[in-house]
Amino acid sequence: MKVIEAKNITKVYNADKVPVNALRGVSFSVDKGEFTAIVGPSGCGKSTLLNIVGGLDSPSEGEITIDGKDLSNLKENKLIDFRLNKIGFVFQSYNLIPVLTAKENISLIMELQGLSKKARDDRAMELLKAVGLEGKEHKKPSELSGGQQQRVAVARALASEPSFILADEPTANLDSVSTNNLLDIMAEMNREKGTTFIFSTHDQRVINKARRVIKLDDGLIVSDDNMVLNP
Ligand SMILES: Nc1ncnc2c1ncn2[C@@H]1O[C@H](COP(=O)(O)OP(=O)(O)OP(=O)(O)O)[C@@H](O)[C@H]1O
Repeated sequence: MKVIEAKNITKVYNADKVPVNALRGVSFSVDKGEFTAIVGPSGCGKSTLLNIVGGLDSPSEGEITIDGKDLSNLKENKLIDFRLNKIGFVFQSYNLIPVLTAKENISLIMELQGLSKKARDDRAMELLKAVGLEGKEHKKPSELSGGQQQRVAVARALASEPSFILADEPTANLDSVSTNNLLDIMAEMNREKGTTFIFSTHDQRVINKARRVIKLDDGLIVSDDNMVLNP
């Protein structure tokens, strides 16, 4: 089943001054259960593409369909709902809410979805366990390491049971031990639960773990390869 279909996406910034053609006609689709990296040099359009796929920004031209729904037809409040329920986001700077504990950060999205307190607590604890943070539920982000904060961010992204997770350079601020740890957790969730991950990265260690690598250069897809991985 296709979760994402992008058709001929273009993005022009500053269209009325000095235009920047960040994306120049990008088409691809992603099936359920993929573990896909978007790679390419700085400025090639990775973040722009992820923002458009996530409905955080709109394309200048082209069509983006998520779970069969054309995003351009959604009004702003419907789009917010759609993002909340369908897409999990992980950013390079973690973006956790500083005054909330790890458990509260994970629970918030489920509260917005209207889940009962018991259901939220159970699922938050289950997710904390899945990312190896059992016992840290009452810690605030400032009391956690970068790697632990990013694992909370992954748990938070999964809390709403989204169709897929978008991660924009999730390991950019992590040391190599935390990078490996986070990747192992993501890969395990992908293998065990079939969670679909799409992440952008510069990091060769992260690229090595991907099952599909889409390479962008200057706003265009220049290669799209399925990898043969060692078990
Ligand atoms: N809000 C904006 N206004 C104008 N130009 C922008 C804006 N955002 C991005 N750009 C330009 O669009 C191009 C693509 O940027 P984008 O951030 O998508 O690249 P990237 O591949 O994610 O880069 P990096 O790896 O450095 O994060 C770049 O030339 C960038 O300068």
